[in-house]
Amino acid sequence: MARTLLTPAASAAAPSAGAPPMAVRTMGMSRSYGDKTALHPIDLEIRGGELVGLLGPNGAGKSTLLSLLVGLRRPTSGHCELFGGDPRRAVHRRLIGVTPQETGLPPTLRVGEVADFAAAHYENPVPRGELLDHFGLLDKERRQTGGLSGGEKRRLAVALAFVGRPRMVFLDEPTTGLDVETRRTLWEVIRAFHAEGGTVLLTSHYLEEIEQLADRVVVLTRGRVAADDTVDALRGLVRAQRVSLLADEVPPLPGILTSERVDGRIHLLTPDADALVRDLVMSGAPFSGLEVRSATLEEAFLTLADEAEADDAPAGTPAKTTQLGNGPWR
Ligand SMILES: Nc1ncnc2c1ncn2[C@@H]1O[C@H](COP(=O)(O)OP(=O)(O)OP(=O)(O)O)[C@@H](O)[C@H]1O
Repeated sequence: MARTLLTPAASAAAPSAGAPPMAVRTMGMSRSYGDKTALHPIDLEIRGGELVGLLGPNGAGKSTLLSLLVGLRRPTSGHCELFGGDPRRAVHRRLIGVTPQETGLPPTLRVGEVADFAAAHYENPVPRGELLDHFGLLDKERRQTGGLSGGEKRRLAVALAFVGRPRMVFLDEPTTGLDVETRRTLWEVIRAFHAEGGTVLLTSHYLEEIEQLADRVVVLTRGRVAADDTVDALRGLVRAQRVSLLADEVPPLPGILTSERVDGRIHLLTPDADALVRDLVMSGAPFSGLEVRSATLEEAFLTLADEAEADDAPAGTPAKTTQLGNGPWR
C-alpha cells in the first residue's frame, strides 16, 4: 500500500512555525430536536494533526455532534468552525472526508462508478485504481455495490472519505461489522493518514480501537462532555479496579460501583480494591478465587458515565447499577 496516497492535500502535514492550525472549533454550540436537547452548549477544539476518539453511550449525541461539525446540520445556538470557516460552505467541506454510521451506496452502481462519482467533487482526487487498491477493493471494481459483502461495503464507505485527499476525516464507527483482520488493515490506513499529518475524529464502539488509535478521548454523556483527556489520563481519572471472586452472593458493601455475574464469577468495580476486600472479609460472606486488576478503559468510562448521570440526577435518586459487558456503550 502506497502511504503517499494518504498525504493530506494542503499544509496540515507541515504546518508553519508555531501552533498547528485549528481544524475544529465550537463555541457554545448546541443542538435540539424540538424540545429534546441532543447536545448542550459545547466548546471543543481539535488541532490539525490530532487523532481524537469520541465515545459515549447510545443517544449521547455523538452523531449529532459529527453532523454539526461537518455542516450537515445547523446548531440551535452557538457556532462552529471547520479550518477557520463555516462547515456549511462547500469550500471548507472540501477539506474533509466523512464516513457516516450508515452509508446508502446505490446498489446498482459499480464500485468504480461510486469512486468516480465521489472523486468528481474534488479538484485533485486520488485516482480510482489507487484508491481501490489501497482499500483492497481493486478486484471488486466492476462489482455492483449491492453485490458486496457487508465488510466490503464498509471498506468502500471508508475509502470514499479519503478520495478527496482530505486534511481531516470524520469516521463514525468505521470498522463496525468488520472482521479482526480487516479492522486492523483499516487501522493501518488511519494511522498512516495521521502519520502524514492528517486530522481524525473517530467514534467507535470497539474500545480497543480507541486505545489503539487515539491520542485524546472525548467522552459524551447525555449531550455533555463528561471527559476530554488522554486515554491514560482518563484511566487515572477514574482509577477504578476490578475485583472478581467466586461466591453465591456479595453483601451490598459501600465501595461497589457496579456488579456483574458471569459464568458463576462475580465481578465488582470499585475505586478502592483494598478497602473492598477488607470489607468483604469483615462481612464474613464466604468467597474464593479472588482476583484484583485495573479496570479496562470500557469499565473506566462506565464509571465516568455513572458519575455524570448521578451528578445530573435529582437529589435523592438512588445510583443506578450498570450491567458491565451488557451496557449501552458503543
Ligand atoms: N432527527 C432527530 N429527531 C429527534 N431526536 C433526535 C434526532 N436525531 C437524534 N435525536 C435524539 O438526540 C439524541 C442524540 O442522538 P445521537 O444520534 O446524536 O446520539 P449518538 O450518541 O450518536 O447515539 P448512537 O451511539 O446510538 O448512534 C438521542 O436522544 C436521539 O434520540
